[in-house]
Amino acid sequence: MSGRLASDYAAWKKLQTIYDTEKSQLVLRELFAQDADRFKNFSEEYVSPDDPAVTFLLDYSKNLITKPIFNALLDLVREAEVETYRDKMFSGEHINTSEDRAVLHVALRNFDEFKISEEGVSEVSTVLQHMKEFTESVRNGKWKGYTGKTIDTIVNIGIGGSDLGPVMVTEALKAFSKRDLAAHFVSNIDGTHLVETLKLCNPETTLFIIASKTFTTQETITNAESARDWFLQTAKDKAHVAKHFVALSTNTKAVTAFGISSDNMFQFWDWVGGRYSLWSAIGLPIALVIGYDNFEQLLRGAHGMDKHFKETPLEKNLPVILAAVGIWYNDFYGAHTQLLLPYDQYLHKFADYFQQGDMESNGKFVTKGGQRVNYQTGPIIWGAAGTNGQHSFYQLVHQGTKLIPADFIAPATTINPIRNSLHHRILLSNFFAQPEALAFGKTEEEVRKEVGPNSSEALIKSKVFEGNRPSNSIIFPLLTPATLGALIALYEHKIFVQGVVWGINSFDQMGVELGKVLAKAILAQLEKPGDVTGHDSSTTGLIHYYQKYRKE
Ligand SMILES: O=P(O)(O)OC[C@H]1O[C@H](O)[C@H](O)[C@@H](O)[C@@H]1O
Repeated sequence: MSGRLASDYAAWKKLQTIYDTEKSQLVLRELFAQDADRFKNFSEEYVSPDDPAVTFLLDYSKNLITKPIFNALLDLVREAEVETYRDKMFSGEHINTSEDRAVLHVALRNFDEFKISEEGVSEVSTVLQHMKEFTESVRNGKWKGYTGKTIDTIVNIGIGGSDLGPVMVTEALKAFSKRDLAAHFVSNIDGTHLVETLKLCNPETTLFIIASKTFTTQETITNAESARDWFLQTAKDKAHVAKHFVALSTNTKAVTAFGISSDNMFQFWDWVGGRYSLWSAIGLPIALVIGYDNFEQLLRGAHGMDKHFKETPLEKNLPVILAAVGIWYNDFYGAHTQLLLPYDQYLHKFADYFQQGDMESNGKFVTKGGQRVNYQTGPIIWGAAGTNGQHSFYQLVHQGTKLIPADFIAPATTINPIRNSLHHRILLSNFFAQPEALAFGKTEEEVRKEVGPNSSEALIKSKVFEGNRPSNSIIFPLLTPATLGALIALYEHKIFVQGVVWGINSFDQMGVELGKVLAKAILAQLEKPGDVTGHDSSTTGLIHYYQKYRKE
């Protein structure tokens, strides 16, 4: 994050030389054959410094690395001053330089342990207390709707970071939820999202949570106004809005202007990035669904990982390890994407969540110092819950022409052990088998033995798996709120480390602005039929086509 070009570092140059000269020797079959202790040498067990029950194993032995390569990657991390920037983040320095802001999601789950002096940090516990009281009054039925009925449905209206985290976590921790409180999430400006959700809601028993850091986001404000109109069609009196609308925001003025009283507003601060905000008031729907105590466990789990990241030497530091091997593929092997593959249905939104987390953070071509990079930055993140992905895109991962590093993630035990955990054993057999198949493949010789002498050459070739496709495996005892917190924080800090090495600002998002500005200009033109000017012929042609069918 120094803003320097990563390719100028001595360690980068060394890695490039290693890659150019040793690439052909980096064959997993051979690396494993040469070192009986490879698993031991390239795996780390995480045990939370706060709670021994929060633990997991990271096996990174199936990567195309040797100890010297791993050490050179750590040298790169050192040379980029990741430790210094990490400490700056934890102390509240304004490392988000383009916006002159601190980056303090770690302060939201700190429980007063690290000393951080930044405006707002001392208010974190007050907001948590407010969230706790509110959550309890909704969950125990004390909070009533305008006709005296108990709230049975919540609708979170937010987008991006004000949607994806709560969606992912409420899905992941569904088993901890209060079953008689239905939770819906409306994000898209497409009216369909709101209309289809409102069909499931009763205005007398629905609580709307308007989640927006800025409280200016077009989608959220438009959806919130439409939800309020829908509510008032039945409730009539604007005074009833107070019982059915709360806001999660940093912008008190805009919240009050919308008609939500500041008593029903849950505050956070500009040092909470949208994609790092599920730990803040933005987590209110999570607390409502799983209960405040479980929400606090989520925060405590993340805090344990924060301590690990802050205090553990680089070679045993899990976020650093994930970041380092990711850089190896992204910048030297030329891999463009990174798969996240949770073998846990509860984590089916994990990759969606980290698409914003990673790609909005590290999808940048300019360093903090304003130079254009001459290397690849953030990877494209994608994935699906296992085993579904196996039946769709794994063919390409196994036999396609691209190198696609993958992280496999699974719980050793399940919350739903049906048929004596038979389902879970089958699931895990796949979780173990896929990285093995990717790494070791199947040689032509092995195929020949299998298919017999009468098979065609073409058939034989089509059954060969080249192997040597890298992966990490993460396995933990059970998906609990605290373990999930640690897992999310692990990836957050991985993103941080990579951003620092690449010299970019992981905490702004200038790249989402241009489209917004153009859409505003076009919207003004769509309001007035026929008046389309100032665009290229393609955009103009598309708008003309639309205008043939335009309806009020
Ligand atoms: O929470 P809001 O202010 O409504 O912002 C919602 C989202 O807006 C934009 O898309 C930003 O790029 C995201 O980072 C942010 O999460």
